[in-house]
Amino acid sequence: MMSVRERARKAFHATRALGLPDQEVTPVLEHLLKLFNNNWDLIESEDYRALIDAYFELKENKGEDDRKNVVGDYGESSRLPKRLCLQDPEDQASPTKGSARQILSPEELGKPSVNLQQGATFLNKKDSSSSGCSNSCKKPQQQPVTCEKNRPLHIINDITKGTENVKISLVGEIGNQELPKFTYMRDNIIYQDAYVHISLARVADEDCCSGCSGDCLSVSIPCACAHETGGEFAYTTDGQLRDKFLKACISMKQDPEGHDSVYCQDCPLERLKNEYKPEKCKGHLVRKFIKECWRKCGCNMQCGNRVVQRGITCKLQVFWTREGKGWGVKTLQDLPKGTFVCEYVGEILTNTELFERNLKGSGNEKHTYPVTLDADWGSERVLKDEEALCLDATFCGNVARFINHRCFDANLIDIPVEVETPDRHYYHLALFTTRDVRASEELTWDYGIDFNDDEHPIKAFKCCCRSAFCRDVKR
Ligand SMILES: C[S@@+](CC[C@H](N)C(=O)[O-])C[C@H]1O[C@@H](n2cnc3c(N)ncnc32)[C@H](O)[C@@H]1O
Repeated sequence: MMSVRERARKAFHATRALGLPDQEVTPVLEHLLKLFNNNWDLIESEDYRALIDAYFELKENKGEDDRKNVVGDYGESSRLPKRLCLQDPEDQASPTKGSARQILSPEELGKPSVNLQQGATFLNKKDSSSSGCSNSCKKPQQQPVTCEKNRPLHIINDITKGTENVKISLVGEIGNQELPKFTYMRDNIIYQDAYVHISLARVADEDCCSGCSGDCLSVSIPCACAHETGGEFAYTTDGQLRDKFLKACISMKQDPEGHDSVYCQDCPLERLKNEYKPEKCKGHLVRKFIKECWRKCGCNMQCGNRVVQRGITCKLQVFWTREGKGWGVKTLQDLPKGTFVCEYVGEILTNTELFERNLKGSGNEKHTYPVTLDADWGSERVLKDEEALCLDATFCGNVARFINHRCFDANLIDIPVEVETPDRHYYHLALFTTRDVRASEELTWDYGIDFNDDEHPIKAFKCCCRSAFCRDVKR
């Protein structure tokens, strides 16, 4: 049996690894211990998840409370969650753990209360009985949890349902917030008509490094896979993007007019706007691509040129933003510049399918997550409809579907990554940090929206990014 001192030492060890100062963690730990009747198991479970979540939630609330001058330090009057409403999708499978309406206080249960919910398909409508709901909506609905004094929290332990290398929690106050409804997917998936031809036969010998072994970054001469990035790998041996490569990508994103664009003979986007009389292509930026080693390569899975395909490794959390942007994503650890955070995952749709989806969508149903995969449009031939693709994470996607937009100076950048297909009408879209990002900062990327393009098939939102360079000038 470990002593209390030893347990506390281990807890601080875990929080220090996230850069959290002991003096700020101490009152949170004390309060949680009181709340959990000194049940250390609840604090230690899942790598101190309850402690870390409570810390960040309190920090955020404290900032807000300081502004309102209502609540002081982490004292009795703070909003430390008296009832943590853990929503673990896995728990749903066990009938012995209670029904969707069962809300027990930690005092009653001897552990954080469980507000059960269906799988990783979440609710996003206040009235989920309305049309357009998936099957899961027919299941008993989650009831708002009322707590006498303190604002209760939604805490979903792992929105990924175990599909990622790391758990990703969701934290938000129960109130007017709508829980998102979608199916978590680790990888892109074809919706229906998209043409994505993956076959080893299409990977030419000169497009892979079958002669390599081990880690391609450990040898002095870059292998064939580095050709795409000018004979140098895009990654350093530490797994971050090389400064030069990142700088070039940022410069293109921030100053598209100073960089090359290609123009389609027959632009799929213009075709969508007006099928019979499409306007001339407005141009697509020639983007820098990363090419990762893959199956036909001789290196191993730990090769330094396989970063995106290994998946998420950062500690992330979905949280409710305070600026009117809805849910957002923050990092729970410091991230050095050039770190891979996650891929933007969604259904692979043709542009026509996306257009039709938008037409079919009811007034309430916003399709707010499409990203056009146009990084190579116009560079070769006229794209067939089934080759003009986009990713839509409205119904199926990963954590990136929660990352909000920030004009110009976002802390993430999207970079096209070629993994299993040599042709570039399909590629992965990976998000990397543009600078050092501190633990608890919100992660944002510039969606590249032209807020003045009233003809764009996807209507832009009113931007609340608060960047000094916000492009939504109407605001
Ligand atoms: C990819 S989603 C991001 C997650 C979203 N906030 C949510 O709650 O699901 C994009 C949507 O988030 C909202 N959003 C993202 N960035 C925003 C910003 N800077 N200002 C206002 N709304 C924003 C818009 O509604 C947009 O359509």
